[in-house]
Amino acid sequence: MMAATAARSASTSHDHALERGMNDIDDLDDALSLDPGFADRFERDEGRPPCKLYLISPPAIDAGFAETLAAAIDAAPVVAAFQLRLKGIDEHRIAELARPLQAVCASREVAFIVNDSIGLAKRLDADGVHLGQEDGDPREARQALGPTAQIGVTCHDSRHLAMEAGEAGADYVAFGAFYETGTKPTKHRPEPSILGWWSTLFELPSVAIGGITPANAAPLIAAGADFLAVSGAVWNAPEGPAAGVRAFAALKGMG
Ligand SMILES: Cc1ncc(COP(=O)(O)OP(=O)(O)O)c(N)n1
Ligand SMILES: Cc1nc(C(=O)O)sc1CCOP(=O)(O)O
Ligand SMILES: [Mg+2]
Repeated sequence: MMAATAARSASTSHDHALERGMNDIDDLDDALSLDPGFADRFERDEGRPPCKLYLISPPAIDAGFAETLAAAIDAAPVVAAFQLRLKGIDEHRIAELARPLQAVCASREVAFIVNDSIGLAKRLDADGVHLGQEDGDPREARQALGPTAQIGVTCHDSRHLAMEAGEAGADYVAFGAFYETGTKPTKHRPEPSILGWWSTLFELPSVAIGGITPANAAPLIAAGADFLAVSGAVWNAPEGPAAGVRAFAALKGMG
């Protein structure tokens, strides 16, 4: 009995050491600095579709927001997805607010993505879910939501997290925050070159997020972002959200 316990604990500590070693090797992905010119050494894939907008909801909305969302989407044929991101609100209330927004998106072929909650995405029969590193496993989301669900994963500034998300079956990887943002506190600040590195090596789409405006988006599009995820620069645009969307649509590489 004692011997069995000792053997079990020896093998557990061996497993832990092995796991630690593997993590150290994994962390090398990010510890080795990325050559900012990495992507320049390869031919660009000219067949890649133009960059699209991925709208993130304002932090708080009311029943009138459906009309605002419709006007923003209709402003230019550049919006591919909308994410409902409401924090600190009861899930039943989020579900109530979601229904008309989901209808707006469905009638315009814009993907309706739920933030944070696999359960809510399932309950709403949403087109997908966005998962942060603490929001659940993409495999669990796939199991719950099925093969056609769009599953996105936050990867901050980490090449390692992005490859891990790809292996776990994510449909897109999100890097950010590229710029300072008032929408939420952020602690990671990737360089645009991570988008070039990603798009050179992988076909899985990338999303750039964090403080993106029509004035600072160009390097992200040029580096190879497939989507720009934007909240403040659209909903708080001085001339209104429709004008905000049009300003993004006018940028080179958007379409
Ligand atoms: C497209 C997209 N990218 C990143 C995030 C951030 O997700 P997360 O890290 O879980 O933070 P919260 O949004 O939950 O505050 C996102 N929501 N969407
Ligand atoms: C929701 C979110 N996630 C981020 C990340 O870095 O993971 S930055 C961010 C805020 C996006 O809103 P805005 O366009 O107003 O900056
Ligand atoms: Mg989250």
